[in-house]
Amino acid sequence: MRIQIEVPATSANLGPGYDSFGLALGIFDTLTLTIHDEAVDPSTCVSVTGESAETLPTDRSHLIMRVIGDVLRAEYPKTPTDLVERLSLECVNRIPHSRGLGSSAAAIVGAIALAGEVGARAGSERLSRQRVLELVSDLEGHPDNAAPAVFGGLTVALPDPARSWQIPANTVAEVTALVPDVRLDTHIARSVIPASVDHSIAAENSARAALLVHGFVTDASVLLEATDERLHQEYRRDAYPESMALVDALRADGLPAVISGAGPTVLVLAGSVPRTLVPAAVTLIHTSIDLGGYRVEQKN
Ligand SMILES: Nc1ncnc2c1ncn2[C@@H]1O[C@H](COP(=O)(O)OP(=O)(O)OP(=O)(O)O)[C@@H](O)[C@H]1O
Ligand SMILES: N[C@@H](CCO)C(=O)O
Repeated sequence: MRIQIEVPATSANLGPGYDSFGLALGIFDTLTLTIHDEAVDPSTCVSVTGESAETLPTDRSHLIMRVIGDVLRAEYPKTPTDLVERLSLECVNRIPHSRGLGSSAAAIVGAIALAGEVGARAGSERLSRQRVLELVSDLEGHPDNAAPAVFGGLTVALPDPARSWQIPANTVAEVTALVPDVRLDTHIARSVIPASVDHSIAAENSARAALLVHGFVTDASVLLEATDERLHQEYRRDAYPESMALVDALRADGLPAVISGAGPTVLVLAGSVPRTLVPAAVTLIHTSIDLGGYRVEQKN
């Protein structure tokens, strides 16, 4: 039996929505899980094409295989013990890694959803999307990338317990991701965020977050002002100086540009960006907002 899942890339923060706002993008990883009748070779049970194919493991230490096994054991304790030994996984990776486009959240969402499908096909109840969100947040710590990967569209999320709400993105259908050829580990980007900020910064950020919602729902003309944030990007400037220079240049040109997630990708809330403003080493991806979150397809 084969189960295929597509999981979207996501862009977290969107300026003032640090650790809470997220947007699902039309860039998908495809994961195909096969349940065999016999045990498969554990050293080659995963195949990867595309992003990081040369470096990711092909055995059960692969992130997605590990999470599938953990979720089956925790959520479906009656699963036959040999089932994990009979699984193989094909990954077609299109989401760039360590660029602020939610690749790790997508991988974990995909793994949990696949485990839920395996459980459902074995006669148990399928994991609800809400349960998938809670499990990803337990593993990742903050649900901002997980919520749009699970539900699609523009989401605002709260942790402990993880919950999220979809906000209609009426005014924005197309966005542009500007992806540098350098990586930034999310843990490093988080290590430079201060433990506290001045009350006036927090108050201004609340206003801009509310304005961002107004911008997406009703009036795109406020998006430039709404995305001028103070909570995280400036603190991280030294971690992604070229990206901040690009954000500054695009904003000076009137475009609502932000750092995507923990960076270094820059997200522009517009379908086109003048190529002349973008350094040659940066890849431009024009894409739409994904509205559905992960999708499951059963093969034979
Ligand atoms: N599809 C995948 N398969 C296996 N491992 C993955 C996959 N996607 C991400 N990872 C792991 O997660 C790491 C990237 O995680 P990291 O949190 O640094 O970046 P990100 O999720 O791409 O960005 P962000 O959280 O800022 O949006 C990769 O180096 C890899 O170890
Ligand atoms: N909100 C997170 C997104 C990355 O996972 C951050 O900016 O660190």
